[in-house]
Amino acid sequence: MSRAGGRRVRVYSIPMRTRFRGIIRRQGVLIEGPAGWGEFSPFAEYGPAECARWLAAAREAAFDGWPEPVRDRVPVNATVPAVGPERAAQIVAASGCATAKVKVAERGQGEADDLARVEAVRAAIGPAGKVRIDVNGGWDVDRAVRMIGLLDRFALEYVEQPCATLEELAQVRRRVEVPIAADESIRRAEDPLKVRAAGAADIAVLKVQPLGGVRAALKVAEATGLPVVVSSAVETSVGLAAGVALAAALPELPYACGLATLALLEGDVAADPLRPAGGALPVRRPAVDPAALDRYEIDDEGWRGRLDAAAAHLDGTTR
Ligand SMILES: O=C(O)CCC(=O)c1ccccc1C(=O)O
Ligand SMILES: [Mg+2]
Repeated sequence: MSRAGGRRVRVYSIPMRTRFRGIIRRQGVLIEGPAGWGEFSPFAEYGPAECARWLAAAREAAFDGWPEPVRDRVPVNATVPAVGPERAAQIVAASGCATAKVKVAERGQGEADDLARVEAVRAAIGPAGKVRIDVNGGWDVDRAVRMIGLLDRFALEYVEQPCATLEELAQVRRRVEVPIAADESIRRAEDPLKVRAAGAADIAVLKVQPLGGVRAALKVAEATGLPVVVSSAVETSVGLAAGVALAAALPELPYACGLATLALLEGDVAADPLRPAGGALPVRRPAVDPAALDRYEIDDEGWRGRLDAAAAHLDGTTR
């Protein structure tokens, strides 16, 4: 058993409704502590050093709890995977959200797919809605400038991570009017200063687990000196609650957050899941439902091993 102890460490595996980031089942570990449940769900390609931060976030949730909220609801965006235009429109309509984030530049697809998807999302959300795109670093500078020019026909709110490097982001930012958001470029405590120095972004996308918890993410938010969009790592209600806690504690929250991702999963571990109503999430921490957890629990030594490796790294580096 892992050092977090016995049945209080539970491994879950929930099918995705639509493939996202190449993933068809979302898996992770839920840890119960005196403050509540925490989620440890690093993606498969991450090693122990990176996973240590995801574990720090889970421990904060389970053992420390979170800072006081300054608001009681968090506006959220619908997340639209790289699906066809009809499905994209359905996802937006079903979400009830006034903002949508559309994935573009999916491997194996072409520019026409992106144009058709963004067009369908703009039509579904209406002229008063907001449409942002997420490129996940998939374009070079020239392609980014050209594609942003084409897609801005549908009035883009901002473009998330159009290119992979800070230098490329800065170049794109100088050549287009649409604001640029940095996501993958902000994963460690030292990254905000680099983003600032490079002039690479107008907006910072922050995720609680990769940054090591709500308090760590609040410090990163302050260091970026940029408006923040809190986003999920596609988590159960347990992980989403930490994102909600971060969004609720930020002094300013000018943009809708990417925390409506439960719609991407076939189910959840909470009795009353964190799904948006009226385009926003309530600031609360759903209770884990034992029956729901039983339904998705798997016995997986691999996950227990990852948890132990992350714990060894975290305890070895912070002591
Ligand atoms: O921001 C959102 O709307 C949802 C979260 C999201 O897109 C995401 C979720 C998991 C991993 C990466 C990303 C991403 O922003 O690229
Ligand atoms: Mg992103």
